[in-house]
Amino acid sequence: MRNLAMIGGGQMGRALASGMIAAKVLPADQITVVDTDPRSVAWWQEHQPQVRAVGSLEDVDGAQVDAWILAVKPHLIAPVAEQLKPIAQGKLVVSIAAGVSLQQLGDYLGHERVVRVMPNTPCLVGAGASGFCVASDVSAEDCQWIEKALGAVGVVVQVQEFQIDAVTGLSGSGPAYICMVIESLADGGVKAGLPRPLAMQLAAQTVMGTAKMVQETGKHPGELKDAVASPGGTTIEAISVLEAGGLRSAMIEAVVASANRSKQLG
Ligand SMILES: NC(=O)C1=CN([C@@H]2O[C@H](COP(=O)(O)OP(=O)(O)OC[C@H]3O[C@@H](n4cnc5c(N)ncnc54)[C@H](OP(=O)(O)O)[C@@H]3O)[C@@H](O)[C@H]2O)C=CC1
Ligand SMILES: O=C(O)[C@@H]1CCC=N1
Repeated sequence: MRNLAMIGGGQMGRALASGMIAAKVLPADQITVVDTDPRSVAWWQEHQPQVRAVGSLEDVDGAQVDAWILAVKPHLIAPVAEQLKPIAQGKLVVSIAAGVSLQQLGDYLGHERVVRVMPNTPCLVGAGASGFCVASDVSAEDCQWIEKALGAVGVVVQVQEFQIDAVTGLSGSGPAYICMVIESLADGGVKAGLPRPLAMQLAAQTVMGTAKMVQETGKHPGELKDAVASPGGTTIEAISVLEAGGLRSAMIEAVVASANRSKQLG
């Protein structure tokens, strides 16, 4: 893969491209970003000056592009893909839009070398979680490139298309839920008397360390939770409050609500 062009250089486009540049998947000067928002183009020029950032697809020589990433909002995929159709024939096209199916992408683009990816924002720091599925004309080499590119910025799994909405509900939207957990843990620390910066530091580290422990020990989270809760101690008091507040069912229903919304967006 030599040249990559990304249409839409907002939150997720920045996380993906900046993560790939940091991980040396592609040098910055082989990436072009097209974004119709001049403030976004200015962001790229300031923060990733070696990436070519332009305001219109007309400023890109499509013949020089080997792969396209569509990183605009889901309702803009149809017009953008139709604009791309004449210049991306036979080229690998990757969409990260929630809800937009491989069938829709193939219909808009007029070919089947298309990949649907659901990444998440921690790709920015090399700790993303992405799921992807592919249409019929995607080659084994294309899949290897996708795994290399997304694998460089986190964990990547290939899934069946019917599972992508669930991936969206869990890991695609998940960073927002975890940020709410971190923010509310910090609020609790402040309520209990800690200064805000210290509370935030402890909250983020607790989430990061616990996730690392789940991954590295391979132990069930229930077992790790039990190891924290001493009989008659502090933790079981807190667990009792969380159970009464419906933490588990709220998380489960949040994931399902996001997955259902992903289905609707298509
Ligand atoms: N944010 C996230 O955590 C995740 C997002 N996604 C998916 O990524 C996609 C992008 O989301 P996100 O990055 O949050 O969105 P953003 O709005 O942050 O970024 C999209 C950018 O594309 C610009 N844009 C709009 N129309 C065009 C066009 N025709 N050509 C080029 N650029 C255009 C937008 O400008 P303007 O603002 O002026 O419209 C904006 O700057 C969505 O489809 C979403 O479902 C997937 C996983 C996670
Ligand atoms: O909220 C959204 O629609 C996008 C998709 C997954 C994360 N953000």
